[in-house]
Amino acid sequence: MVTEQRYGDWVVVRSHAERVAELVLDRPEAMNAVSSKMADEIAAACAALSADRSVSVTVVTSTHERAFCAGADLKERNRLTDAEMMDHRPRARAAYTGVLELPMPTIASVHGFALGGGFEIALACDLIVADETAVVGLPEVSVGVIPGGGGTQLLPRRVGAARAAELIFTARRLTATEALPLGLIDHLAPAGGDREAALALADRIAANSPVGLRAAKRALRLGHGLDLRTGLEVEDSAWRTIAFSADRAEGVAAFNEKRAPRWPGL
Ligand SMILES: CCCCCCCCCCCCC[C@H](O)CC(=O)SCCNC(=O)CCNC(=O)[C@H](O)C(C)(C)COP(=O)(O)OP(=O)(O)OC[C@H]1O[C@@H](n2cnc3c(N)ncnc32)[C@H](O)[C@@H]1OP(=O)(O)O
Repeated sequence: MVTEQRYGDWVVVRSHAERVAELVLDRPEAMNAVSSKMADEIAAACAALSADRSVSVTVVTSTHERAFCAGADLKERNRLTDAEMMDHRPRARAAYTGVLELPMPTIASVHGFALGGGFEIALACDLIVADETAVVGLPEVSVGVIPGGGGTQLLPRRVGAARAAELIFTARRLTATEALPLGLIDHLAPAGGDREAALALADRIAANSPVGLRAAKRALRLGHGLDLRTGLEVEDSAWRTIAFSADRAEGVAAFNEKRAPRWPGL
């Protein structure tokens, strides 16, 4: 049974298949531009997803036909006082950190424009699946700001320091075809096919142990950028957290009984 939970006006969490959830950006009138209120809604949805042990993979999708997300709400920004702008920052930070720190594997399903804070939401996901209509970039310096949604840190981790610098300094938009070889996106789907491809990838990942997936994500995230010795300690710690899990017992038993595992998720 598909369940659906709306978080305010513009964010929905929808169950897709067993153990796969969709975090849906649904503010079509503004190309999913992230206002303060929408940021609150994204943060609330991420808090609920983080607490839901039945979710093994989260796919971030958009209902807008021509955009994943057009970034920060520049209309709202035009109206905010300085004090209101500073009040907005922790609210937006809660939203972006909420996506980044979702404990299960995350996939961004991108079609159309993913610009500025819109592309930063995708960068906060573990994987990015885009279709041929996708246009991505961090144009912030062209409007007098910087990528403030993690882009200056997440983009270099994807494409390297120099390439990230060039993309941010030039505020260049890239088509999906340009973005794929640079590592800005991970999979390219036919036009209109990003959601189907992202959900198929999610189903494949969700067939594996939910406990193993979350522990593997912790090790990947905490270990990234560390020296090898420290990183191996991070891996060892993550391994120890699940060494006696019911999932591990089920995985070993299923292999020996030559059957598909039925994951307890514990
Ligand atoms: C991971 C952990 C991090 C921890 C720290 C986190 C801190 C908090 C994070 C803060 C948030 C991130 C901030 C971000 O870095 C800064 C930005 O995002 S700046 C904005 C960047 N975006 C842009 O520059 C894109 C702006 N839009 C456009 O260029 C064009 O609209 C378009 C996308 C190219 C589409 O063009 P068109 O097809 O011509 O369509 P329209 O322009 O007519 O748009 C249709 C409709 O949508 C409205 N709209 C589009 N974009 C925005 C927007 N960004 N804000 C508000 N509204 C937007 C547009 O006005 C139209 O509406 P209408 O006028 O018709 O009512």
